[in-house]
Amino acid sequence: MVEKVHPVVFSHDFFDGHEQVVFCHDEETGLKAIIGIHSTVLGPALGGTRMWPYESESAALWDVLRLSRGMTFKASLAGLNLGGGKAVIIADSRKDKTPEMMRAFGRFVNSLSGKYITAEDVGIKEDDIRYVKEETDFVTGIPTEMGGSGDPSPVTAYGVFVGIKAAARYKWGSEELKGRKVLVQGVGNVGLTLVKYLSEAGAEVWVQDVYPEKIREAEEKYNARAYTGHFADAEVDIYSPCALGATLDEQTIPALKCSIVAGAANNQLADETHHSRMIQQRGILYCPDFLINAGGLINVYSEIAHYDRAEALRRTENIYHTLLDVITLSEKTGITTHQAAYLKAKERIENHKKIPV
Ligand SMILES: NC(=O)c1ccc[n+]([C@@H]2O[C@H](COP(=O)([O-])OP(=O)(O)OC[C@H]3O[C@@H](n4cnc5c(N)ncnc54)[C@H](O)[C@@H]3O)[C@@H](O)[C@H]2O)c1
Repeated sequence: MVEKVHPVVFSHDFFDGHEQVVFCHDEETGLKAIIGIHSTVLGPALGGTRMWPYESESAALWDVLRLSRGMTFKASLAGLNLGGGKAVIIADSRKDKTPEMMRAFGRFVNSLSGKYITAEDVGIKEDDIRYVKEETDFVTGIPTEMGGSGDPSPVTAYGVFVGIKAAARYKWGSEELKGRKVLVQGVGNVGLTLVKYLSEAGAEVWVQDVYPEKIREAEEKYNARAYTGHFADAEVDIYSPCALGATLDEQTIPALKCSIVAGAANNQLADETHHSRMIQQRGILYCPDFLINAGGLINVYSEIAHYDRAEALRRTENIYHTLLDVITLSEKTGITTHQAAYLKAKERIENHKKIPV
């Protein structure tokens, strides 16, 4: 008999005070989704929906709890009046996704009456969001022709690029990237635009992806080169994780050859406390993911706060100074950059709680 391992929720390692976790099932469309609402202290919990063929329900729960918690701190650090939430759909976006499934998901989002607002993430594109929008108004990242702010990925990529420049300034005394070697892991929505910015800045860009056509696109459009080895062995100045999270762990950190880690992927550290310390001890500058990948969130927030893309890009440029502030705090106190970013984000949330209602 196969022994089943039941996922725990309230006592999960990453539960961390989640306000609500919603399990969604729609028999007709095969939808299986989990919505995590970590905090609504600063505002409605906004965060994208990821579609991924998780190997187990526990893996999906683990991912959504880590992601939604990260959104709380991302919104806070970016100075937005938003809480943190995220959703995952257990499915393969290349095979299983249907308009009906996206509509069913939209109905679940609608049932939360605005406590959770969704958007795109891995495996979910603008076109899918159209179907969600048919069922709920609590969705952002909607196509521009429907009055939305469009795909947030280019703004996310811009924020990561700005963060890389700030990191270079701290590490090498100049934000100049000409001739710097960068490995971009994952050349999807965000990664490909980041490759564009980096090659325009004169960097030598190497790329990795599980899909050969993505690599070819980066090679053809932006003169990038394919990297076929293990990312940790790459002899580069900057490693930019732009695929999935948890690539930085016990095995990979000791092998890293780079001076800076700065990428868009959420939850890059397998164990935030332990692995941010390991990276620091290796003398590698880790740019906290939830700080430098906030551009997309700043862009979708424009649909709520009513500003245009130019303003979203301008606000995204603040990432440069926020990162330098975080690095300074880390240097002064000896805590890791990850802890410093987390402290600053938490401080804003705690201060907000003290405001009398
Ligand atoms: N889209 C946004 O605006 C945004 C905002 C903040 C954070 N993020 C995060 O950035 C990351 C990328 O997002 P995206 O929207 O570009 O997703 P995407 O699905 O468009 O791109 C991800 C790419 O990574 C590739 N990939 C997957 N596993 C890989 C592996 N092991 N090695 C190399 N490549 C691999 C995929 O083939 C794909 O091309 C995700 O972690 C996402 O959560 C995205």
